[in-house]
Amino acid sequence: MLVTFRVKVATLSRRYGNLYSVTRHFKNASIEDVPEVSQALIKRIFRSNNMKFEEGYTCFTTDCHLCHHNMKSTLYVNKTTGSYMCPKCKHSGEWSSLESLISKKMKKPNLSNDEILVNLSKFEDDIRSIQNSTEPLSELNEDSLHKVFKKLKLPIIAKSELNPLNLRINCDLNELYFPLEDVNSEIVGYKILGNELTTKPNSNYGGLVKGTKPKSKDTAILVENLADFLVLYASDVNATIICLPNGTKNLPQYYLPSLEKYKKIILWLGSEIQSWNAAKKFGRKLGEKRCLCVQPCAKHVLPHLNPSQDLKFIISNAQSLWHKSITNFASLRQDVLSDLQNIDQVQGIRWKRFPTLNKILKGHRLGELTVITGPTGSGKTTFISEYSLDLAMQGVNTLWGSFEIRNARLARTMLQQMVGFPLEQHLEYFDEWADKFEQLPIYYMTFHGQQTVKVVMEAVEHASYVHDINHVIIDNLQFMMGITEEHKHMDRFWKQDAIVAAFRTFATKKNCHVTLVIHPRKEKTDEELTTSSIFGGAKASQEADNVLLIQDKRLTGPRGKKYLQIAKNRYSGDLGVMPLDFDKNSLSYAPKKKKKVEGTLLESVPTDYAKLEPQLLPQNLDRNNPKIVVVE
Ligand SMILES: Nc1ncnc2c1ncn2[C@@H]1O[C@H](COP(=O)(O)OP(=O)(O)OP(=O)(O)O)[C@@H](O)[C@H]1O
Repeated sequence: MLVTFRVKVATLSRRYGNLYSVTRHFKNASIEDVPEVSQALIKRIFRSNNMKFEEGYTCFTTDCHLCHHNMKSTLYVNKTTGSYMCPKCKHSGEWSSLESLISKKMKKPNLSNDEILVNLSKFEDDIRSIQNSTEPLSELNEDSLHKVFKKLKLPIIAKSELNPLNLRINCDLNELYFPLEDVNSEIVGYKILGNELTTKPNSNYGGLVKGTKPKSKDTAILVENLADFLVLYASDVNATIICLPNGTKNLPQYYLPSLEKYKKIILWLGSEIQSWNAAKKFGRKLGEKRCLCVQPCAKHVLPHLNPSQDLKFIISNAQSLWHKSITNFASLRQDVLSDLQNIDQVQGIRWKRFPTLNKILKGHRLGELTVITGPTGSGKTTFISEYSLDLAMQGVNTLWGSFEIRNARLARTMLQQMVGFPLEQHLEYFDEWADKFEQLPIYYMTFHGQQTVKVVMEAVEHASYVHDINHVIIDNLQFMMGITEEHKHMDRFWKQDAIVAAFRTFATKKNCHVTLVIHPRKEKTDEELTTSSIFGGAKASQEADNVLLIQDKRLTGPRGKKYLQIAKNRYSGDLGVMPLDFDKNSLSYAPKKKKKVEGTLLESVPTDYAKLEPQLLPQNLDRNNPKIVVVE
């Protein structure tokens, strides 16, 4: 039997790198590409077609009519995006194709252009070939097993504890294979731990590394790495232990069906700000009411760092992520304590390139709104590009809405800022750096020119859910003001206020940082900008947590400097200025002159010096001893 199934374009874009994924997803910036879907719409379509369905935490489930008649199964339909998948026949796709399948009574799969056919038997062959080239770990003796675990830096676990996990090992004994189970507990691939961590076959079937204890089927504990997974699995904790597919980076929607059956989910991720933010973000995606979180605190560490700590006690103290509309200090007390214990983390992610910004703003925090303005051509885009690149290089999932300049030009600027020298003069380095750049979690909307705020907000909400976006940049807001349907009777000030309010709500509700570039009002060039120079009513500066002004003194005098003024800072109240010395070669505003710091490489220019030709090396860098920065 030859059953065919589809792999979404998203899979391809993941394979070819993140850079193009939203660009591809929102192909040609057409509105139709962002599914117009809501829970009410999905239910209405089901009901009007007499389809029985059940509502779960994250998905609707209904019978899969795409399956071959003798392999009936459940179809999972994501409640937010409408994307569907059947674990049995492996059909998957976007809501629009499901809707048209339903209207045709699901008689035959509707293959659209953005989907490709893959042969199910090829998938089965892939699994078989992995199994043929490896052997069950249970066949190793205890001694060899311990050696393998030591080499792979895994905690030592007794062989008897490991046997139910059905791990496999390659013949060179340097790669450990963890089975990936889908929603029906069928093996759909392997997570392979060797020199690096890979997954085979590369697929979207929602397979997770899972270890189920016989007694507890309703509770799952999600961890970010295999070492934590093994420690918790071997402990006396009574729950299904699950390793997140991409750690704290993101939780793609294909994995949600596999987590649907758990009434209680406990997230135990790291104590860094990103892990903590990821726990909260994933909790919201999984349904906050069933999620608890092991909060970072000084009293405990991740399971593999101290397997002998009281794991059961720590887990029993996990806090609910669900916040009631009305609360009192007693229920906030633990959150306040946790904030105080982790004050560094609460302050946000620090820029590597802008120490002055760290001093004043303390860091980049989720849920905040930043507004930046500056005279035309003063470098707003160039600065925001570097400021967001810095964060993306630290793992912040970033979505760019560049309405003014083409995405290719923006990406080129960012690439040059990452590399630190003009690539057009050294094309031989292009592939190497482009490969590195592709690994960054940066997505671009393909909108260009005037857009309605509704269309942009839909795209932002969609990407925020699908790609776990933590930072949205809109450059610039004025491009949403030309055709704002629902506000066409308003004047431009009111229109802008409505758009700012929409982004403010989004930032707070989705705990995502939004940076808005807004042009200033027309002012005399010799006058400094102030918060009231931002175009529009007072809404933008009132709603913003941070207001950044580019002051360009070069316009008023030949020796005038350019600097960034932090004119509002809701978090700490500190205000101040950061000089913006521009380096044309690297398109960078990062400060270059640094004091001698033993043992630290120039932090502000993250270039791979070892690979650069002598003429490209910064003058003050001692190549023979690159760890020491020589001061001029
Ligand atoms: N300090 C600077 N000195 C010289 N050139 C600069 C400086 N800052 C930016 N540039 C260059 O000026 C050009 C315009 O910069 P950019 O597009 O970032 O400005 P902008 O403020 O976003 O412009 P607009 O008002 O049109 O949106 C770019 O080519 C950039 O490389």
